[in-house]
Amino acid sequence: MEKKIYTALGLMSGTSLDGVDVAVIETDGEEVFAFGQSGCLDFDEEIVALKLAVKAALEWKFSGPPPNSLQAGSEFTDAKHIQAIEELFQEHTGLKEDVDVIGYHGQTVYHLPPQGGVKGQTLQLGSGQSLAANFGIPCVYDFRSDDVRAGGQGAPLAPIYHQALCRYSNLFGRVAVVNIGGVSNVTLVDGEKPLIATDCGPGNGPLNSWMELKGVGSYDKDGRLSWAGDVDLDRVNRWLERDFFKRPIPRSADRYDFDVLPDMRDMSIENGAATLASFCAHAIARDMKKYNPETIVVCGGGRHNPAIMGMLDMHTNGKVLKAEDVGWDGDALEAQAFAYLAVRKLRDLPISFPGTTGVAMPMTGGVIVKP
Ligand SMILES: Nc1ncnc2c1ncn2[C@@H]1O[C@H](COP(=O)(O)OP(=O)(O)OP(=O)(O)O)[C@@H](O)[C@H]1O
Ligand SMILES: CC(=O)N[C@H]1[C@@H]2OC[C@@H](O2)[C@@H](O)[C@@H]1O[C@H](C)C(=O)O
Repeated sequence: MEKKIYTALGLMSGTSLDGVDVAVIETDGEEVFAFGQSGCLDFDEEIVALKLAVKAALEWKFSGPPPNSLQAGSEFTDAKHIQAIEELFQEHTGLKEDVDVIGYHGQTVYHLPPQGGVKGQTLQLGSGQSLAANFGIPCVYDFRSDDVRAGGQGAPLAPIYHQALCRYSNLFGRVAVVNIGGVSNVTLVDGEKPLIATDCGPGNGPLNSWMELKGVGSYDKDGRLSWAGDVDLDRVNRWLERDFFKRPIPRSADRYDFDVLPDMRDMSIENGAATLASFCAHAIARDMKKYNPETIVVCGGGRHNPAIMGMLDMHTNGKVLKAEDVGWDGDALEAQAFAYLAVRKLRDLPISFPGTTGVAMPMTGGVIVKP
């Protein structure tokens, strides 16, 4: 039987809370055949509903009745994702008619990994029903809950897409695909060998918080401050002693798991930024060390920070490349991943694996909503 090739639209609003990425790919859920249109809707000051939801979720920790602000956060999430899709459809006439399925990650507001035999919990705001009804297109959402219910970490989920991308681009040998978003994660691809993946630790999250705390913007644009400062390696080594880093891989993180700012009160802005960039690079390098990848492809916003990229190069043996160097779109890649995962769900193909989330058996995940 001939396999159907889907035009799939994926959506990602990451832990940095800076906007919605939307991207289209052509795929049968196994191979990637083509990259399609992509776009980004930046969040503006209206984001307050989402910030309140994240704050409330951090205090709630899945204990007792859910806070009311989650409903407002969920409505905001749906509205912004609908707007992001509408803008893409307006820009590209005929695209709406072509899209077969939407993969909607939603907004993670809290992620609690499994611990000591107790299953984890994870919450992504947003309802697939809203998107399916709004566009009259089937939507797959809530990708992480099945894995978590089965005892997995619930993250990372992009690894199977990373492997498909390596096939698409004929990247052979030991390849590490690194994402540096709010949190950082890595997938180790070695042809069709079982995938190994994990969240590594902080991405840009603590650095963004540091910039906000110091009143110098929401992120370190082009790594100017990280580049200008001196790294306090003792501090980095101390932070790397924290419990998160003692957990075996695969492990997953919440964006707020790396709150080292209280330990930085005596630091200058530049030295603090350099030290946080080093914390990020060390966390990634140590998870890859054992696998000694020959090629390291970096996606996510952190690839724009030359201090992080330089330190990653310094602490690894492989060749460090940006996603664009191998023909990928480092901003759209996570949204593409959820387009791919949506098609895998439609085809009942696994999206998480023992080596990527620690789940006992490969399994599919997500909820399908028909319009
Ligand atoms: N030009 C730049 N210079 C330095 N850093 C940048 C630049 N552009 C983006 N970033 C960093 O990248 C972050 C956004 O990265 P990205 O969009 O990959 O994160 P995310 O998808 O929200 O997070 P996650 O992958 O953890 O869910 C910004 O908050 C900023 O810290
Ligand atoms: C719980 C959650 O939303 N995790 C995100 C986050 O952002 C990066 C890292 O932490 C990764 O584990 C995951 O996203 C990517 C897309 C993933 O699942 O592969």
